Amino acid sequence: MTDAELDAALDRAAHWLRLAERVCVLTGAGVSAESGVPTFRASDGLWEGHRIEDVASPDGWDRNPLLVWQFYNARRANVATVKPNPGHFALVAMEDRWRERFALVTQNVDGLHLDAGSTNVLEIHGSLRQTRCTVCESVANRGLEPLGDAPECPQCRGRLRPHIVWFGEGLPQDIWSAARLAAYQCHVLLVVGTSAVVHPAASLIPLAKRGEVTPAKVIEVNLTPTEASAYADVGLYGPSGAVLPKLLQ
Ligand SMILES: CC(C)NC(=O)[C@H](Cc1c[nH]c2ccccc12)NC(=O)[C@H](CCCC/N=C(/NCCC(=O)O)S[C@H]1O[C@H](COP(=O)(O)OP(=O)(O)OC[C@H]2O[C@@H](n3cnc4c(N)ncnc43)[C@H](O)[C@@H]2O)[C@@H](O)[C@H]1O)NC(=O)OCc1ccccc1
Ligand SMILES: [Zn+2]
Repeated sequence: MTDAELDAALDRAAHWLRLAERVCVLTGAGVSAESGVPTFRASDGLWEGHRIEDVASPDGWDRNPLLVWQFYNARRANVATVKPNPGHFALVAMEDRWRERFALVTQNVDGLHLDAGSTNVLEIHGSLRQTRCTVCESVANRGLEPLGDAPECPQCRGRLRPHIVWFGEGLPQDIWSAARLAAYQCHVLLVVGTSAVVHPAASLIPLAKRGEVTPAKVIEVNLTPTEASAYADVGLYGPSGAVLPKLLQ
């Protein structure tokens, strides 16, 4: 996208944002790429030669829980070395402007939106910083300190698993319902750094187009067009760390 094209697209996007009473944002791995968190596509969906669907799934857990913890401990160690980037901070500034009429729905489990200062964050796929006991179901915040490959529950000594939504598992109902409501009620939906392939997260985009009041304006921010582009009223193609701050000017 040429600078002139990007400027024209930014003007249209900023115009719709100025008119918007309610704003919803859907983010994916791309918003954290400039912080140094590898995206799924960048690794061709592979981790150490394992298809991510294989390690991030109940079957993968039943087959080899140690391998699954090695996968998540590697990602926890990576996230412990990174910081939010200007894309994350631009979304904090947007929340300051729209306050309770703003919702940030993220597929990311890295917790960088919260680190940046966003508050109304809906982590629909869980968080790398939380564990859940497979026996007493207790959920605990563990930060990013190393956990070892077979952490045990401090309450019941049961085996702990990452409190993350794996492929084939349902999303947390309360958080997912809040995300659907935010998409359905928004006037502008910003879709940032996602390939929009994974469901039901991607279904929020057509849902916003069937909006409560009026079909929402969908603004896509990505390096390239994606599955979401068919629903986008405008595409801002460039690194989200550079594009998002421009949206607020
Ligand atoms: C692969 C896909 C086709 N499969 C699915 O969607 C499956 C199956 C399925 C269900 N319904 C369907 C309908 C159609 C087709 C398939 C399905 N969905 C499920 O299994 C879901 C669960 C899905 C959630 C799985 N967990 C994740 N994450 C946590 C784990 C973990 O992280 O380890 S999904 C995970 O992958 C997805 C990766 O996508 P992105 O984040 O978009 O990342 P990606 O790398 O793909 O793209 C990055 C983008 O950024 C861009 N980019 C890069 N750099 C930048 C930059 N600098 N700036 C801007 N953009 C940038 C790139 O261009 C690119 O476009 C995210 O959602 C991420 O959270 N569960 C379920 O259906 O359960 C049933 C059920 C229902 C009720 C009750 C019981 C059971
Ligand atoms: Zn327990």
